[in-house]
Amino acid sequence: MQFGMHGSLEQHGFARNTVWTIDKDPPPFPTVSSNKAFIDLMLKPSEDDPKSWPHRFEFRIRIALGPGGDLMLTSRIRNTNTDGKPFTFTFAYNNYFYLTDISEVRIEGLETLDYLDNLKDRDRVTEQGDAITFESEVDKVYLKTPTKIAILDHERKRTYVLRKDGLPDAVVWNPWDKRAKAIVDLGDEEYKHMLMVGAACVEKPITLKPGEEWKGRQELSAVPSSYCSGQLDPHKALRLG
Ligand SMILES: O=P(O)(O)OC[C@H]1O[C@H](O)[C@H](O)[C@@H](O)[C@@H]1O
Repeated sequence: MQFGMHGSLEQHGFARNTVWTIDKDPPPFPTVSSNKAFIDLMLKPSEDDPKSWPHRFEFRIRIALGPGGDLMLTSRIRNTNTDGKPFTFTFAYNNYFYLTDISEVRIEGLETLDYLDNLKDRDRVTEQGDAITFESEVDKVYLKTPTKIAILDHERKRTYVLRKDGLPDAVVWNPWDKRAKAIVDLGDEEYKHMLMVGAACVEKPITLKPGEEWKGRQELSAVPSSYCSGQLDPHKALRLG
């Protein structure tokens, strides 16, 4: 429940380092149709939570897989405090895409937007130029983005399409060569084949009063790049591809 250092907790908060449980009797979600396999994971407060987060909450993530391989992640966070106190958090899905060659990759959907630059003390900058490509370290939070973002892997002729709802921002990260050397679980050359792009809510943190619930949804699909952005139909494209 926190993106990066955008909050008072440790890097990326504690939800990613905590043991979740499987809900064996999940409630039905209206958005999930019967042809998708899904699992609900739950996170509730435990004694190990940081003292800097003295709240009761219920965090449910539904991970659903469609027949064509598309992945849907739906997070619901509810404030279950009994002391009447609201709480505030930031949120991001950190998706790591495996790509053929980062210098041949382009993102569509973030052109001309404002972003917070994590490499420059979160300065607010406006994206220049008409194509987002990569030639050095990037650590950005794009603000108020469209609900659809495409990541084009030219060499593999494959496009990853990210759709989102309830998550106005998008994070983009590649450590590039120097920082990659300092990351123990990333090989020195592996930055050439990865890019992190994720739906997020960072600029305006979410505040929930007791009893209130927030929902953030992200959907990922892969389609052949020959399908131009305006005409994407992942299900049809995957069958042909
Ligand atoms: O290595 P991690 O703690 O998982 O974080 C990986 C990266 O995530 C985000 O993109 C942050 O903005 C980066 O500053 C961070 O380096």
